[in-house]
Amino acid sequence: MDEFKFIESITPNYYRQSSLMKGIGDDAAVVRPESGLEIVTAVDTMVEDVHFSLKTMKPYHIGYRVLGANISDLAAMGSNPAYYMVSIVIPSHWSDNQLKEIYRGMSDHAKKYRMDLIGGDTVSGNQLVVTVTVFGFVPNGRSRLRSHAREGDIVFVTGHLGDSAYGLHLLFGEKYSSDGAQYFTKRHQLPEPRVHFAEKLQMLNRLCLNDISDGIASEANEVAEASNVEIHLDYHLLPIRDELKEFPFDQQNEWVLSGGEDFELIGTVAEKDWPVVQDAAHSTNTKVTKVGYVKKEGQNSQVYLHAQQEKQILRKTGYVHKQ
Ligand SMILES: Nc1ncnc2c1ncn2[C@@H]1O[C@H](COP(=O)(O)OP(=O)(O)O)[C@@H](O)[C@H]1O
Ligand SMILES: Cc1ncc(C[n+]2csc(CCOP(=O)(O)OP(=O)(O)O)c2C)c(N)n1
Ligand SMILES: [Mg+2]
Ligand SMILES: [Mg+2]
Ligand SMILES: [Mg+2]
Repeated sequence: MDEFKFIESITPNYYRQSSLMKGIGDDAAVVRPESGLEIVTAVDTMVEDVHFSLKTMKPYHIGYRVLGANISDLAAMGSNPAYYMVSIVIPSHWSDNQLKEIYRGMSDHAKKYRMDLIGGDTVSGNQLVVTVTVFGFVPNGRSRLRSHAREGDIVFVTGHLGDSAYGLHLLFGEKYSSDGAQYFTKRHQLPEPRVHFAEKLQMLNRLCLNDISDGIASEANEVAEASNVEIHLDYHLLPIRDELKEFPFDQQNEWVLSGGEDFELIGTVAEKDWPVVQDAAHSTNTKVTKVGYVKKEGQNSQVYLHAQQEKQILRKTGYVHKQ
């Protein structure tokens, strides 16, 4: 299929968002935000053999997950997802049907949040690369910045940690036929970002959120650095599935602390606002766990991990791309 036929095949028949003035089909898309809202935007790329391989993902999963990784950044800012744009580099050996499946994965995920595909770019190349840019809206001043953690805050995480990394381990090992294993492979292939939970917290004046794409060790350090605070985490409080606990401690640690791609949220909130977080968790059916607290401001911005009466510095050990 040539570039123009391809674009025609992925152009939506209708748009859901009322702020859209012009979608696909001109030099650029045009959006008119409602007054009182700020635009939140993020971009993330997925590259074959770095973020997925056809051994670990079907084309549908690639689409579902690349948009999911982006939606997760919108959730981590406390915003409501609205639009996405897709830039794709297509090698000649990818079939029309495989490409259609990538777009079906994105479109199914977009539907959950009433998002519209409003543009993109199509080029041929040697390796499949999908880059998605997302746009969301947040009430003025309510973006959930990494710099918003304060002394005395409770530190919490949503869901379970390490599921996605364990799922990837199972996919590489081809030991994933049992029902139990499928829960983990699905967590890797079809992540569900915490949009509704974060939206429910929009009434809070101050809240710090970061999504866990590179592992909690990395994301907690990002919060500590941006807020200039110390973060203390208790290993025994971290939400870890029993299946992971059956593995040697080092292996378990690696998945839980540095595995990444869980697309859960880590947050900090004033103790007085903790019940609001618990209510949001309850009403959106989200597991939320208190895992630590924020100490001293203006000192060293370290993260400490407490386990068995010992305190260790938790370094930024997550996934790092090397240039
Ligand atoms: N190549 C780049 N050019 C400009 N900004 C970048 C680039 N790569 C990353 N950033 C910015 O650096 C910050 C951290 O990026 P990243 O670690 O990828 O965040 P996340 O894990 O939330 O996706 C973000 O503000 C992102 O927009
Ligand atoms: C085939 C394959 N190998 C390795 C991984 C593991 N992996 C790849 S990227 C990544 C970290 C997250 O990706 P990144 O591009 O850093 O996302 P961001 O932090 O920008 O959201 C991890 C854990 C994978 N998902 N698939
Ligand atoms: Mg990124
Ligand atoms: Mg992020
Ligand atoms: Mg990263």
